[in-house]
Amino acid sequence: MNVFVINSGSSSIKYQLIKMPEEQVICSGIVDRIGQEGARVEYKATLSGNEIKEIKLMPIPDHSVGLQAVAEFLTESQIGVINNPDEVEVVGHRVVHGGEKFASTQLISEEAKQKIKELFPLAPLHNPANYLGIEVAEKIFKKARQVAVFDTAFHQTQPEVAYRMAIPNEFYEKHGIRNYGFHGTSHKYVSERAAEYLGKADLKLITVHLGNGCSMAAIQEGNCVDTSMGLGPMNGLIMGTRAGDIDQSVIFHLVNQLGYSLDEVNTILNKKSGMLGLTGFSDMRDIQQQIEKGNPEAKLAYQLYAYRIKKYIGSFVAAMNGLDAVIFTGGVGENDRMTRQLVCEEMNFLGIQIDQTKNESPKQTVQEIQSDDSNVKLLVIPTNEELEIAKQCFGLLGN
Ligand SMILES: Nc1ncnc2c1ncn2[C@@H]1O[C@H](COP(=O)(O)OP(=O)(O)O)[C@@H](O)[C@H]1O
Ligand SMILES: CC(=O)OP(=O)(O)O
Ligand SMILES: [Mg+2]
Repeated sequence: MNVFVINSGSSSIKYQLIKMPEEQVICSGIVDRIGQEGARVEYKATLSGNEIKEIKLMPIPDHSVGLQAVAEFLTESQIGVINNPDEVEVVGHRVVHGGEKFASTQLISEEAKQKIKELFPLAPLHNPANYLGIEVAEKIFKKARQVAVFDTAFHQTQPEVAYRMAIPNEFYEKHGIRNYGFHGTSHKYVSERAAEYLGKADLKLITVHLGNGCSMAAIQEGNCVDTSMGLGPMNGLIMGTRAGDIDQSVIFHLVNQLGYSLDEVNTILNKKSGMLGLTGFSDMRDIQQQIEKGNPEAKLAYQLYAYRIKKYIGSFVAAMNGLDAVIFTGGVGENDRMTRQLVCEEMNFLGIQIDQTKNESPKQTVQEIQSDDSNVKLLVIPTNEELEIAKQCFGLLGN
């Protein structure tokens, strides 16, 4: 079964064509900087044993143009991997917010699309782009079945004590206001790899997903029991451009005392805060460079970023009454030695001790970075949301 996986972001589309159940990646790539200067389509494929990589710079005003350009690469006579878009049997979409309606992977119907649309206000940076990805894919891959895999689904096992908020009951009962949690596909994928690696299922795990968006999950025997994100993907950890946890009074102060509109506050907290707000840069590689240049703001921002993760580790250990392993993943978690070091140092009370040398440059698919006397395993595991989405699609439609 050929599954074309689409991970639509606000300004990018990551994609992979995966043959299931062999898990063979036929091609992959990204459409970057949609609607901006310097837009480009990247395409990688293996043809008769040779790896090829093509980059096409072109104006990409919207997702439709971007996905069309990908379809042209897929079917190109020299470097294409299929003859016709109709050879794609299933398109798997990452959809960030599934609310309480969707606890599992869904075949996309008009009704499902309507529900995804109703959830726009809860994930304004993500769901509109995911929805657009579905609409465009339906036009290009006309014969394919379209499937939605929700970031929120994995977190639906949280107990009420973790997902309810202490606000009047009617807001939950009538309007579904509760903690949902995100990046579930990634938390699920890396926690399953960890369980396989450690050779048992009865585990208390904390997964730390650090990409542009960042979140953590407490996972007991494979089920999520708590997570750092809530109603929308804004709270919890400090992120590239999002503040994470702040005192709610800040919002009222910005509106009532400083005269900002609610829309402006939303933009500030979603797009201008986090590492960007603290340093002027949202990309960790830029911030590392600033630290090397001796920029004190960059140093402080790193400390804040790691301190927040430490606090969540402490609270999740308390929630699970124990801990077997912490797993780092996502662009920062996989690549940024300094973040892992800052998070894990001075955590010996909780049985966490990092080995500086092992932490230098993880090379294995699953790399242990704890010291020999650490009670808790510290693992670096690359995430693969696209593969997990393809697996979910195969699980739903494979037989
Ligand atoms: N070698 C590296 N060192 C530090 N950070 C890195 C490195 N490579 C990537 N990153 C960081 O990873 C983040 C993006 O992670 P990624 O998981 O790709 O994000 P997303 O999927 O949310 O777009 C960026 O902040 C980037 O700086
Ligand atoms: C939910 C979320 O924050 O996703 P991303 O990290 O892709 O922005
Ligand atoms: Mg991501």
